[in-house]
Amino acid sequence: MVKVLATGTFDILHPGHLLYLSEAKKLGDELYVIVARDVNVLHKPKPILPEEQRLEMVRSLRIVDHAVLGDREDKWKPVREIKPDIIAIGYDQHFDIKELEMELFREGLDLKVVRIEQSNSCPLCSSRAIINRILRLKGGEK
Ligand SMILES: Cc1cc2nc3c(=O)[nH]c(=O)nc-3n(C[C@H](O)[C@H](O)[C@H](O)COP(=O)(O)O)c2cc1C
Ligand SMILES: Nc1ncnc2c1ncn2[C@@H]1O[C@H](COP(=O)(O)OP(=O)(O)OP(=O)(O)O)[C@@H](O)[C@H]1O
Repeated sequence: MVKVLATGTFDILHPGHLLYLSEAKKLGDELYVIVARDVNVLHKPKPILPEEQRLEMVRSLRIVDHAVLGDREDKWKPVREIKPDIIAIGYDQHFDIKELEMELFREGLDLKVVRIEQSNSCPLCSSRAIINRILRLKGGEK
């Protein structure tokens, strides 16, 4: 049984999330997902939806076998618990594949890290693009 792990914020689900998760699932048999904690989303604007709601939505997807909230302090903790064979990183997620693999190896986790390519063009496959569109249509600021 090959376990694949995907990670992300998953704020306001959209088809880009499905493309990423379905490509990740194809790499193995079981798909695990770690949903980022609100306090750890520092690389982009704070999520609109609270972490419990983001988790509930991801967990409800048919292709997802197990979804959990990440740890607040130790991001390797859930990885140690899940023990995945492969970690799938989204095409625009801010990780260097080789560096991440080495960091995990130093943590005692010998696994493969794979980058998922962008599947096709999808203009609203980004939470920020959706939020900006709503703001534009409703007369708010970008
Ligand atoms: C292997 C791995 C483990 C992670 N573990 C956690 C964690 O325990 N807690 C957390 O808040 N974020 C964790 N993250 C980070 C988030 O899920 C992160 O937001 C995401 O990978 C970056 O994608 P995004 O651009 O969708 O936020 C982890 C990421 C990776 C790659
Ligand atoms: N066309 C696509 N093909 C494959 N993966 C995609 C596609 N569009 C989006 N994704 C992936 O879906 C995931 C979206 O998750 P994430 O939680 O980062 O939201 P986001 O909508 O990209 O957020 P933001 O717009 O705030 O950066 C990313 O990992 C991204 O790589």
